[in-house]
Amino acid sequence: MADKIKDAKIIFVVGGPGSGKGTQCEKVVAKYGYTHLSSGDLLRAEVASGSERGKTLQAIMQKGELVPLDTVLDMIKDAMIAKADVSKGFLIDGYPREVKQGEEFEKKIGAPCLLLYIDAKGETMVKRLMKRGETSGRADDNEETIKKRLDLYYKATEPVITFYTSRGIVRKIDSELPVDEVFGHVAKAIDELK
Ligand SMILES: Nc1ncnc2c1ncn2[C@H]1C[C@H](O)[C@@H](COP(=O)(O)OP(=O)(O)O)O1
Ligand SMILES: [Mg+2]
Repeated sequence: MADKIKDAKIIFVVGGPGSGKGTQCEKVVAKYGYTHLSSGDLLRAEVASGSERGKTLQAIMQKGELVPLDTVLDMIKDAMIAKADVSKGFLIDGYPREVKQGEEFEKKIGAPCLLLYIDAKGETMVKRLMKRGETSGRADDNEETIKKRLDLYYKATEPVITFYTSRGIVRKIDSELPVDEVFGHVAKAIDELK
């Protein structure tokens, strides 16, 4: 079953909270028909289901912390397998959050051909998240949790970018620009994949 995924392109979409990952992924889905899997959305769906696992997850996410690696990875893998027959590509949004998560993903699923590094300034991310928080209903879009998520991003996730840069698959995208201009750069990076 994991072989079915082997031929599909795997793209990691990495960036801080509020950098614009979800926004860009939606546009990639519209243009390229890739499957968008946001680890955060998968986890929030589990929370919404009201399951026991969901309750544990909610407590962790509300604190702005990372949920156990195996939980996220299993959810991503199940979602990929469910789409394997119809998908030409997968956007893995918000994962890996730390280098170890990337290593486990490659062991269990496969190697990414591209890492889109959606880059925005800390102050920009805070501003966008506070605005998003007005309507998102997300328990973690509040000032205190935002600070923790940003700290954790710089500490745990930036090393992910360094790790994949050494492999030559990172494309840094300036996400301070208007959404459509950002997407122009994202599309260029995808078009350059063979
Ligand atoms: N290039 C851009 N310019 C202005 N606002 C942007 C933007 N990209 C995204 N946004 C807005 C949309 C959302 O309300 C908020 C966070 O975007 P998002 O796509 O939900 O981020 P992420 O998925 O990285 O957390 O910022
Ligand atoms: Mg998102």
